[in-house]
Amino acid sequence: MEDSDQPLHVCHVHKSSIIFSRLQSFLHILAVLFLFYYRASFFLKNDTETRGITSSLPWFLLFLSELFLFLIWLLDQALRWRPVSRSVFPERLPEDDKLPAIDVFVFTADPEREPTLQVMNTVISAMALDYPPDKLHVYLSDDGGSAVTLKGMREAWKFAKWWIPFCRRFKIQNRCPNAYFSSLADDDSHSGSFDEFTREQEKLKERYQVFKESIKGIKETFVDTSSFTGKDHQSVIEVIQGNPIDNTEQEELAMLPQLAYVSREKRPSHPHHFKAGAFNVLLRVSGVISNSPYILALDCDMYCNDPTSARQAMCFHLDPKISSSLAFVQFPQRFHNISWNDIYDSQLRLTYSLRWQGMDGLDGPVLSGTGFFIKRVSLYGNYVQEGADPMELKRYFGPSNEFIKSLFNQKKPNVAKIRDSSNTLLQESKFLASCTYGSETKWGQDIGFLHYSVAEDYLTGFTLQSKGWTSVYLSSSTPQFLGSGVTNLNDLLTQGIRWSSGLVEVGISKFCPFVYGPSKMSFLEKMSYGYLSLFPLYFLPLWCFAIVPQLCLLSGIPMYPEASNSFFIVFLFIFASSFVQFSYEVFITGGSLRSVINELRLWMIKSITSHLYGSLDAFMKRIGMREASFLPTNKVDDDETVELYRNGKFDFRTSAMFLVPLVVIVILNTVSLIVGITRAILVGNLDKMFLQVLLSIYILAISYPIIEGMVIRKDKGRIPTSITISSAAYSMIIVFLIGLGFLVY
Ligand SMILES: O=c1ccn([C@@H]2O[C@H](COP(=O)(O)OP(=O)(O)O[C@H]3O[C@H](CO)[C@@H](O)[C@H](O)[C@H]3O)[C@@H](O)[C@H]2O)c(=O)[nH]1
Ligand SMILES: [Mn+2]
Repeated sequence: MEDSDQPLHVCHVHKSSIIFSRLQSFLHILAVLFLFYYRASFFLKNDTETRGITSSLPWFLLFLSELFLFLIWLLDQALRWRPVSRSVFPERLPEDDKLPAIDVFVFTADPEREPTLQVMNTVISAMALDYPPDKLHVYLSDDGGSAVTLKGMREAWKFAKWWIPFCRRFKIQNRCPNAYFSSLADDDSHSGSFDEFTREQEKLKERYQVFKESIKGIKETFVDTSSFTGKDHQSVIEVIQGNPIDNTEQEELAMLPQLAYVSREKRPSHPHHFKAGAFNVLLRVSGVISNSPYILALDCDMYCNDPTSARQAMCFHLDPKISSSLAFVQFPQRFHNISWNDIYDSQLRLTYSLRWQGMDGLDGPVLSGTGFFIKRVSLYGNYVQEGADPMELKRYFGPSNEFIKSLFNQKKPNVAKIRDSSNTLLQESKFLASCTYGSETKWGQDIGFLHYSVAEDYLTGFTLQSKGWTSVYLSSSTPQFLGSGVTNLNDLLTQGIRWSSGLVEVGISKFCPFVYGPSKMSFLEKMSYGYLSLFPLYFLPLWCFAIVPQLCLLSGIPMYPEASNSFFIVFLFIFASSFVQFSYEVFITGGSLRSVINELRLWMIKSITSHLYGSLDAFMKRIGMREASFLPTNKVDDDETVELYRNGKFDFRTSAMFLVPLVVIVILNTVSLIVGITRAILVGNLDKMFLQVLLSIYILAISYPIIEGMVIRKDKGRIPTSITISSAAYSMIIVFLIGLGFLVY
C-alpha cells in the first residue's frame, strides 16, 4: 500500500434509516400484540351468544395467518437492523505486480435460451477487465456441451485480440462490445472527425460486425447438422490460442488474458448438480491450470460494465484488517434491460438495494450466484493445513495428484505449460472434469459449491458464514456488472418457482439456519438467512387473506372489528404501518409511488403462484417424490414480448397453472364484494363488514392489470377467455366447498 494510513475502503452506517425502521418495528410489534389479544379473546368467550354468528374455523385460519405473517415479517426486520454502504479507493492499491491473480468463471448451459453472441460478449468483457492480463484467466463452463459455443469462443478470442488493446489504449469504460457499439449508434458526435481514435473505432466496429456474422454463420451450420451433444458426452477442454507467426505477435498475445473452454463430462446416469456441479469442475480444472487465489463468477448474461470491479474487490481482499476472514466480495445484480416502470420488479429492488446492505452491516451479504470475487481457499473446507497427509486429502478432494499439489502451490500457475499443449496436463484436466470425479469425496458436501439445493449460491454462502467466513457488499452508482432481467411473466414466475423451491428446501433441511451448527454466525445474521429460506411460505397467509374474509363476506360472517370498536384502529394502524414501511423503503432506494404499487402487486402475484408451487416442490423433494431440476432462465425475447414490456403491459402468455389462481382470486373478490355489500345493506350491518369490504376493494385495485387482461385488453398478451371460464368454475367450487364449511364450523 502506498500509505498504510490511508484506508482502502470505508463503511457508512445509514443512521437515519436505522432510527426510522427500529421505531417503526417497535410500534408495529405493539399493535400486532393488540391484534393477537383481540383474536385470542374470541376463543375465550365460550358462549355462542357473545361470539354471535361468527364461526371458529375462519377465525382460526385468519389468526394463524396473521401469526405466520408476523413471524416472517419479524425475521425480515433483521435485514433492516444495521444497513451500511461502502466506498473503495482502488488508486491506493499496491502496484500491479503485487496484485493477486484472478480466475474468472463464466457459466452457460443452453445455447438456445442463452444466445452465443451474448455469452461471448460477457467473456470478452471479462477478458478486458482493467487488471494485469497475465493475472487474469477466463474460463467458460459450457453445460450445453455445444460445438457452437466452442467455435464461438475461438471467434471471440480473435476479436478480443483487437478489442482489448483498443480498450486499454483509449481507456474505454464500457468494455462489453455489444453495449459499446449499441451506445455509439445513438451518438454520432464523432462522425466526420478523423482523429486516430475515430479511425480505430471505425475499424473495431467493422471487426465486430465480422465477428457477429461469424457467430451467426456457426449457428446456421450447426442447426442443420444438429450435432448437439448436450447430455451425453465426454469432457472437452481447450485453451483458446492463436499461432503467433513471429515474436512481435507472440508479445502481443502475451497481453491477452488466458481463455479456456471447459465442457465437463455428462452422462444421463450421473447427476450433474447443475450450476454447483459446473462451478466445482471449474474450481478443479482451474486449480491445475492457473490456480489463482481469487475467483470471479459470472452468469453468462452478466457482462462487466465497470472494468475496475476487480480492483474494487481487491480493496477488501487486500486489506490486512479483514482479509484473513473475508470469503467474498459481492456486487449487486443489476440489469441493462429494465424499463422505466419495471412492472415485474426485475431489478429486485429491495434485495439488492436494501436487504443486502442490511446484512452487510451484520456478518455480510448472501452469496448471490454471480458478480462476486471469492477467495479460492474458502471453498476448500478446513482440510488444507500445513503438513496434511496427501493420502488423506485424496479422500476429500479426489485422486488427482496434480490437484492435491495445487492445494499447496498457490503461486505457480501452469498456464505456460498448457499453452505448450502439454498433453498430460490437459488429460489431467479432463479427468478432473469427468462426471465420476467428485463422487465419494467431499466435493459438493463440504468442498466447493454445495449440491444440496438449486439455490446453491445461497446455501454455499450460508455454510461459509457458519464456519466464520465473512463477506462484504459493494454497490456503486456505476453498476459493476449488468445482466438481462426477465421481461415477461412466464420467465419471472418460472424462475420464482426454482428460487423458492431451492430456498425452502434449505429451510426445511438440516441446513435450516436456526438449527444448523455449530455456527459462528450472529443471531441477527441467522434471522436474515432464516427469513430468506422461509419467505416463500408467505404463500400461506396470502392465500388465506385472499379468500377467507371474502367467503365470509359472502356469507355475512364478520371477521374484523366494526368501526365503533377500538380494535378497529389497531387493524387500520397495522395496515398503514406496513404500507408506510414498504413505501419508505422503496422511496429511499430511488423508487416512486408507481414502484410501490408495482412491487406490492408482484409480491402478491409471486406469493400466490411461484412461492406456492416452489414450496410444494421443496416439500415433495424432501419426502422423495420429486427430483431437483434447473431450467435456465430464458435470455432472449421476441419483439412482441419487448413491446408489451416497454408499454408496461403484463404479458399473460403463460401457463394456466399461473393464471388460474390469479383469476380465481379476482373473481372471488368481485363476487363477494357485490353480494356482500348488497347483503350488508339489506341486513343493515355494513359497519361490521367494513374492513372485509375494504380488503376486497384493495385486492381488486392492486389486481387491476389482471382485470384489464381478462376483460379489456384485446392483444395477444391478454388472459384467454378459456382461462377466465375455468377459473369461474373453480371459484364456484371454492365458494360451495369452503364457504359452506365456514357456515357450519
Ligand atoms: O445446469 C446448469 C444450469 C445453469 N447454469 C448456469 O447458471 C447460470 C444461472 O442460471 P439462470 O438461468 O440465469 O438463473 P437465474 O435464476 O437468473 O440465476 C440466479 O439464480 C441461480 C440459482 O437458482 C444462481 O445460480 C444464479 O447465479 C443467479 O443469478 C447461467 O449462467 C446458466 O448458464 C449452468 O451452468 N448449469
Ligand atoms: Mn440469470
